[in-house]
Amino acid sequence: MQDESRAGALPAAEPAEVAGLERRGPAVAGGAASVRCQGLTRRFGDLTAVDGLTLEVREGELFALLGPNGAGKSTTVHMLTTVLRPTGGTAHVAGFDVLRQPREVRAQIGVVFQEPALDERLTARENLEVHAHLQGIRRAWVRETVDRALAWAELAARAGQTVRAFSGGMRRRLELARALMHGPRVLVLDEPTLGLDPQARRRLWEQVETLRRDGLTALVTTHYLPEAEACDRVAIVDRGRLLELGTPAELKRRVLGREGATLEEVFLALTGAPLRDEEAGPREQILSFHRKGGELTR
Ligand SMILES: Nc1ncnc2c1ncn2[C@@H]1O[C@H](COP(=O)(O)OP(=O)(O)OP(=O)(O)O)[C@@H](O)[C@H]1O
Repeated sequence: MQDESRAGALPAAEPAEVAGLERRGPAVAGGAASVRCQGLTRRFGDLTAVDGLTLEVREGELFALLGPNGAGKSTTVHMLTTVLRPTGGTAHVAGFDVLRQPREVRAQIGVVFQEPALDERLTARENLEVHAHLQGIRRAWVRETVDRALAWAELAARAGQTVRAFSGGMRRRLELARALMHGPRVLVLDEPTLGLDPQARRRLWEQVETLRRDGLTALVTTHYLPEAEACDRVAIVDRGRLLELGTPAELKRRVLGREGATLEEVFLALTGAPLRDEEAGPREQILSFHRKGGELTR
């Protein structure tokens, strides 16, 4: 269910609402669904990348889609964020239908895609300004909105530098702040810590935790087990299918009969295959190769 005052239009973020942050708190008490997929399916020719996915992410929840490379996580994110049309089933974000109400969905959702999406030739401030205009934030509010986003990302001192000079951690923080500028209710992060060193990874994760405490709903795709362990609930997916869904403790109890196990063991028991980093695709391998001085320096 959505707050009526925010429904129906591209966001007109008010200064008090921007950059993440003080506002919010669940719009609906009692864990209403922020994201609802019903039989969600996406085919690419003969390949079914997402195969009848049915799940709900509750308001204010930190929810992980956990699965190996190629499981269909990014495809799911692309459908939820209206980038890709489902070939079957339905999906709703904050009560809006991704197919019939894409504009409303985009107003309610903030996204950090797996692929870096900053313009390296622009400064941090310019990157945010472009996005503010694209998001329909009123001209009179752009300056304050961008200032707050930069401060939130702890990049105010670097606002005038081109992104080319930024480390992987800084880029990710900037992308996260950008995703929040229009005051979305739901944040979707597709492998947000991919290619980051442990310190940058931890920092980003702390920011996600803070946002969650502020009432934001967060859906995170990952194949890093410690990140999934930190989530309220985890959906384990493989080959486009949902295998199990529950809190980490529930999954371990249900699948293995003991809570002392790891999610890796749960995955292994479900699929007979480990959830390995070695299965990383070429991009992950390239990113690993280019890691330097602790952070990604591409
Ligand atoms: N545009 C596309 N055209 C054809 N096949 C695609 C396309 N996008 C994804 N796929 C295929 O769909 C399957 C699911 O891919 P997807 O990227 O959603 O998985 P993932 O779980 O996000 O993995 P990764 O972490 O590697 O991105 C893979 O087999 C992939 O090759």
